[in-house]
Amino acid sequence: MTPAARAQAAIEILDSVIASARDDGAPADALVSAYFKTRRYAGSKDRRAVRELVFQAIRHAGETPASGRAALLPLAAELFDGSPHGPAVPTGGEPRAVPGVVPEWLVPLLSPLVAPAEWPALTERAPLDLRANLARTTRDAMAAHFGAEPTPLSPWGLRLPPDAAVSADPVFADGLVEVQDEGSQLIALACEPADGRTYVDLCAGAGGKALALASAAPTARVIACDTNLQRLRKLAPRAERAGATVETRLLDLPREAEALADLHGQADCVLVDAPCSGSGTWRRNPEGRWRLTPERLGRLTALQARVLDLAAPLVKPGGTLVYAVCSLLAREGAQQAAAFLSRHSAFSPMDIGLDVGRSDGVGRLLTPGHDRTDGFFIARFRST
Ligand SMILES: C[S@@+](CC[C@H](N)C(=O)[O-])C[C@H]1O[C@@H](n2cnc3c(N)ncnc32)[C@H](O)[C@@H]1O
Repeated sequence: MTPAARAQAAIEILDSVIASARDDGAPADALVSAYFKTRRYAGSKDRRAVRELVFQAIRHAGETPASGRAALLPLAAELFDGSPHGPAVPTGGEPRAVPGVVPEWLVPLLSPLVAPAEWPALTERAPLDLRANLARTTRDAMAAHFGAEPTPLSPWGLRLPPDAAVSADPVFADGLVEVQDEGSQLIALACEPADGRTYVDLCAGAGGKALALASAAPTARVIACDTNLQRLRKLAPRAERAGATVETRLLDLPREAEALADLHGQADCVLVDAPCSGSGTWRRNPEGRWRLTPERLGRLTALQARVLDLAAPLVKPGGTLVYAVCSLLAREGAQQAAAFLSRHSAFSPMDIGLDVGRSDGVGRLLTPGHDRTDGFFIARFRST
């Protein structure tokens, strides 16, 4: 492909990224892969170059661009040369994406800790963090194997460059490591994994945190729940790889409480890793900024409150509830945690037990700029 043809491919993909963000569809990564599935003529260099153009354009624009052309034009105007298979020469008044990080409407909703000086880090490429599976190996052994740095905050973590190829490594297939951002590892640590205890991971998805708990406490009972069968199904092969034992439980919306009835008052710790805006993970999914709308955010915050209310009765007296979101928005973090406490007088706030991030309301906030992790709000409550 010529450089101009690559630019045209990037424009077409960017058009689908913009449409997908509007319709809450597939992520950009999946759209890039899907585009090339039907274009076998493109070689690996072409694919890499096009992908790079697409992600550069997404990272560049805080507000949704008018089109794929508008997204790419400010970054690669010289490729809009009208050559065969390339983009047409731009007209004078054509729209161009404006550089930015945080969409205007979200600025007042950010936690006050996320000052503008930190914004560039929100969309910078993230490193690749691994979690060493201490049930099977040591962090030192895996650091030596990968030539990786230990992460500074999690005792399980290793840090590699963004492009490191890990999934093809035999130690990955053997379950000695998992890919997991250091911030996510800290959420599992805030649950204080210990053998013999019972943990309910209420929003387990594909089980990232449930697996971390089961690896750290092999004889603990870990129950991973979710309403999404596709995500939950991914957990079993991961648990097998890790040699971890995790029970799974599919919850039926809106009757989740029925499926949880036998767990009332049983859990030493319930983790609510709630569905959220993902504003803490823009460095991995920068198009997430174009996906969020006030209506979607309203639905998410209502769902977070609902899942927290489902979680509360599962905690045994003296047990804990850990609430986490990969969000930097106060409504999903500090305000959501405060609202939970105002609805549940049997719970009181407690420190998350880790000296990480910064204090934000009753919880702590980790940010890419301050902590070099994805952005997370984490709070912990004790049941009396
Ligand atoms: C942030 S993700 C969880 C990520 C996961 N804990 C991990 O470490 O990979 C939030 C999850 O909440 C699930 N969810 C949404 N509504 C739910 C509900 N009412 N009850 C339980 N889980 C729900 C979603 O399907 C999604 O998998």
